[in-house]
Amino acid sequence: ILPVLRFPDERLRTVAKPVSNFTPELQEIIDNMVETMYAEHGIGLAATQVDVHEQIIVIDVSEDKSQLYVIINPEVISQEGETGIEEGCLSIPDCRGFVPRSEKIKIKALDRNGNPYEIDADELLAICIQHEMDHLKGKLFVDYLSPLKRQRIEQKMRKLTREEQKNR
Ligand SMILES: O=C(O)C[C@@H](Cc1ccccc1)[C@H](O)SCc1ccccc1
Ligand SMILES: [Zn+2]
Repeated sequence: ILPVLRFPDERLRTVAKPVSNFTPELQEIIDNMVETMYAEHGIGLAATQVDVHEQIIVIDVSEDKSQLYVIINPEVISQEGETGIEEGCLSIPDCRGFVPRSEKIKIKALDRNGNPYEIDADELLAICIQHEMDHLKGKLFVDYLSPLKRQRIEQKMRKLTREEQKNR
């Protein structure tokens, strides 16, 4: 299980580079991300969140961990409509904020073996893909909130991190 970077850690603002080599190390990173996502009860995780700055996303919005997507070097083909929910983030624990998203999104990506494929998503999968693709661009859901709300969340996170360090 990998440690998840916590807002406002500046490393979360790093823009991820495309994956160029499909090595055993990459497979190890993917397996560790999947394990971390499930352990933290997330439905998605971007490599940026575990301080790996390559374009790797894992997603599973199913109830029974039966629909794992490994999404490498994603590109948006098309998107339409408008939707949004109160989003959360494993890097911003116990905080929620409404984020406007496209209702449907079609992306092109590579799977864990480097084979190209497409995902035509709607509902929670579409929202999750957009949330994770933002992470790869160093963007967080708090960036869509008002400065006041973002500042409150930043203070809450700093306090949480300080307390955790005291308890060590
Ligand atoms: O930090 C992450 O990227 C994991 C996110 C993914 C996500 C956030 C908002 C909306 C969809 C996906 C979450 O922490 S996973 C936890 C969760 C589960 C269901 C709904 C909202 C948040
Ligand atoms: Zn997130």
